[in-house]
Amino acid sequence: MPKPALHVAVTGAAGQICYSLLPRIAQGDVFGKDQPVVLQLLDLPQALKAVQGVVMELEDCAFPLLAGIVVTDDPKTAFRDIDAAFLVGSRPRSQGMERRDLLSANAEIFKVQGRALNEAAKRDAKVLVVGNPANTNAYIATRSAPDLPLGNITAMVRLDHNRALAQLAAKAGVGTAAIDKLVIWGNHSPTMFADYRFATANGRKLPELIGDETWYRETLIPTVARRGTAIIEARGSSSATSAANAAIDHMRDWVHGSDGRWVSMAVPSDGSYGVPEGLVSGAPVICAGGSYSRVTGLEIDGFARSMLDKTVAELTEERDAVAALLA
Ligand SMILES: NC(=O)c1ccc[n+]([C@@H]2O[C@H](COP(=O)([O-])OP(=O)(O)OC[C@H]3O[C@@H](n4cnc5c(N)ncnc54)[C@H](O)[C@@H]3O)[C@@H](O)[C@H]2O)c1
Ligand SMILES: O=C(O)C[C@H](O)C(=O)O
Repeated sequence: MPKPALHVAVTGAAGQICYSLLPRIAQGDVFGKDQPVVLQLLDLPQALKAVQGVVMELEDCAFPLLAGIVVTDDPKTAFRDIDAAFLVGSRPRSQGMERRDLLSANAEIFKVQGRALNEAAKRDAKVLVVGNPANTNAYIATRSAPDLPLGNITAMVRLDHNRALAQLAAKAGVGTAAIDKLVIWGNHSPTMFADYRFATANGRKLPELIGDETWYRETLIPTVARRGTAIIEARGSSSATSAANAAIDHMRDWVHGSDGRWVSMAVPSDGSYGVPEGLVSGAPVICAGGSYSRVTGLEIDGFARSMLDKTVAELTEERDAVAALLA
């Protein structure tokens, strides 16, 4: 007897991230290899023809777990009774644009979609915001969806986490799976803080294994921080496959658990680590039983404090910049 299908909304369905994301959801990479899904796809009216093309391709994959597809330009229809949502749809950054340029372009979208989630989604729906500026878009959605549990609206810093993991693993000469306890704090932006102070590799302390604090501070942190820009410069458009992969990692761990390992999720702050309550900020969490809990009590030394303060200041500025929209 097959399980009842989960209903999963995905916005920006005609876009490049979704072109990588949708087939992986449909083949069970997020919700499980025995879990049917109905995809509820949202995009703008002018993009619906392209979405139909994506739908034809999904049909042609004959995925056994794909139990149905809804295509719409109406957020409430897309979010009706959903169990999970990937909010990808928004304008991406092009060459020469900084993330802050996206704030005004995309803030309104997340107000409208937050309200629609509030009205139509299941009360325990898990929401992941990918569209940039992801943290502040998620903050807007939390403020616009007061009837959903605050902690169920999250944003993606998993791409930064995976980028740091890959660079650190290469430097330490270990596989990425060997590394645990890496943290991405703050905003998904060049101010994010990739913190390897607690990280281990095969049980050894990673900073000791690498033994090069200068490389960590002057190469690793800026490389991860500027990776999105480097990809835009090289590809001519922003990261897509790696962004979709990170979205899958984020939601899969949230749903199925992280086996005691630390993962980085941007979640509404509870005020800990000096991050003002409510800001959606990257933090270390452990996922289990369909929810996540923050890793608490970590020491924040002088360097970490200065890095955290910088990224939190940016999040605070972004929050203040959208205050009028939410009034
Ligand atoms: N958080 C991250 O780590 C991360 C990584 C990569 C990209 N991104 C962001 O993800 C977003 C999508 O990137 P992409 O490369 O897929 O862009 P894209 O331009 O290829 O696709 C965006 C899609 O969103 C649709 N869209 C726009 N406004 C919409 C709305 N109001 N409702 C529904 N759909 C809407 C567009 O029509 C388009 O189909 C961008 O904001 C990008 O910056 C985030
Ligand atoms: O940097 C961008 O604008 C795209 C994305 O957020 C990324 O990190 O690749």
